[in-house]
Amino acid sequence: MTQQKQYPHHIDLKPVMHVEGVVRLPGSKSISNRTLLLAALAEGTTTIIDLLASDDTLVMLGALRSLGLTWEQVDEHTHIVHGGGGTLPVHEADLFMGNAGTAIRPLTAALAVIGGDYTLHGVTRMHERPIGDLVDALNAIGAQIEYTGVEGFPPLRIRRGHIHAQRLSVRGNVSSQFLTALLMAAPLMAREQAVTIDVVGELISKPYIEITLNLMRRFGVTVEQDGWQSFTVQPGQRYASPGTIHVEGDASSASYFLAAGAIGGGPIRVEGVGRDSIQGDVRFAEALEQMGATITRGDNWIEARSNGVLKAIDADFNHIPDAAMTIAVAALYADGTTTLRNIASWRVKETDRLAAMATELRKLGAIVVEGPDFISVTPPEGELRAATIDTYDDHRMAMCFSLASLDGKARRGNTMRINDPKCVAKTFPDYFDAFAGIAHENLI
Ligand SMILES: O=C(O)C1=C[C@@H](OP(=O)(O)O)[C@@H](O)[C@H](O)C1
Ligand SMILES: C=C(OP(=O)(O)O)C(=O)O
Repeated sequence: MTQQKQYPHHIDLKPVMHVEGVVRLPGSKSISNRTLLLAALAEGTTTIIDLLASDDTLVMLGALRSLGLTWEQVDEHTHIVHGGGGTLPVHEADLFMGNAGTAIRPLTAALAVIGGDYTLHGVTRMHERPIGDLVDALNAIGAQIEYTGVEGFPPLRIRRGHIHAQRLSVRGNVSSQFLTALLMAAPLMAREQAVTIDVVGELISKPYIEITLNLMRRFGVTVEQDGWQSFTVQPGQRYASPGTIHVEGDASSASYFLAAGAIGGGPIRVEGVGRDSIQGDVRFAEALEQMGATITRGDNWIEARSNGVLKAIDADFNHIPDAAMTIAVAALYADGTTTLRNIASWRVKETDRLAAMATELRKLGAIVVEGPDFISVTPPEGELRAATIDTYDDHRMAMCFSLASLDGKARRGNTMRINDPKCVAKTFPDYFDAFAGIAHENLI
């Protein structure tokens, strides 16, 4: 969808003998789309520096424009959003959401609360990704949201409801984005009375809620938190522009380069995230440390280098589900069986990532056990097999499997093919250029 770039049908990656270099990361998807929506809902004008330019942010920008909210890109690094102060100039719109969970879920809540006549739809896979828990939570407080296709999934039709919210509840075990969506919409409901959101069941992907609360605070709204069980917004708080806001580099995108450094020598430094990051995915570096890599951190950078063969680990990855995919591929270079646990949400993301990961890792010769919420990866003895990797229209499949071209497993002569590399445009359109920039000493 991103127009600027031409992609081939596949990319052939030759074995890479050594990786080294510095990568300037693209902006965080999670921060970009939250910031765009908060800026649009706020009073005043917000200048956003280093917004991510990718399919997921394009759909959010496009939706805001269709809703009559104005924004301009003034130079390569700067967007300006003119806030609507909690109102929407356009009351009827058809919104294409691509496959961006960070767009459709928060917009559904905001539009249902503000009211109007809107349809939200996306690519085929978006229509297979659940949204029922969010719709149930909103309809229970007077929203009017209907499914126009299969119950529980987009497309959605939103009509003007009559919101009466003091206390609402939402399930937390399928996606944290439902709670994020309700939190961001809560100040629009809490005009006269406090609004409390209760989480039913275990909340997954908790660090993403911290990103949400942090950004709401920067836009002037504080949320009272009772553990991970309930969240209260006191009445009368309104979003106000912070003036200028800077988007950090994407910590999930950082994972591919840090893993490359840990596998293939390094040092590799990523710039744009570091000790000061608000993204949970910076904790990916801790997983690499457990695997034996050397990590150094600055306020705004992280560096990884190898200490020899990686150690296999067995760990819970519920807090970093996206970056965890990178560990599943790094596991090919470990000294035994690596197990990633508590990652059931992989099944409802861009593809069924547990099934896709198992299928593609097996092509490389790994022994893989796939369970309902875990995956175990045992690398083959000796070389990885030459393989053509399918990517399932999942940016992270394409990006993390590029690591299987690293030559830690002495795959001399084997070229690895990655099909349909254009799927990286969801969050990182220039990924393969950035990867080529750190990959050295190709043998063939
Ligand atoms: O809120 C967010 O920005 C995100 C939350 C996570 O989703 P889940 O909460 O569905 O795990 C993550 O996988 C996604 O890429 C981005
Ligand atoms: C799950 C992801 O995306 P989304 O924001 O669409 O949920 C992802 O980027 O890995």
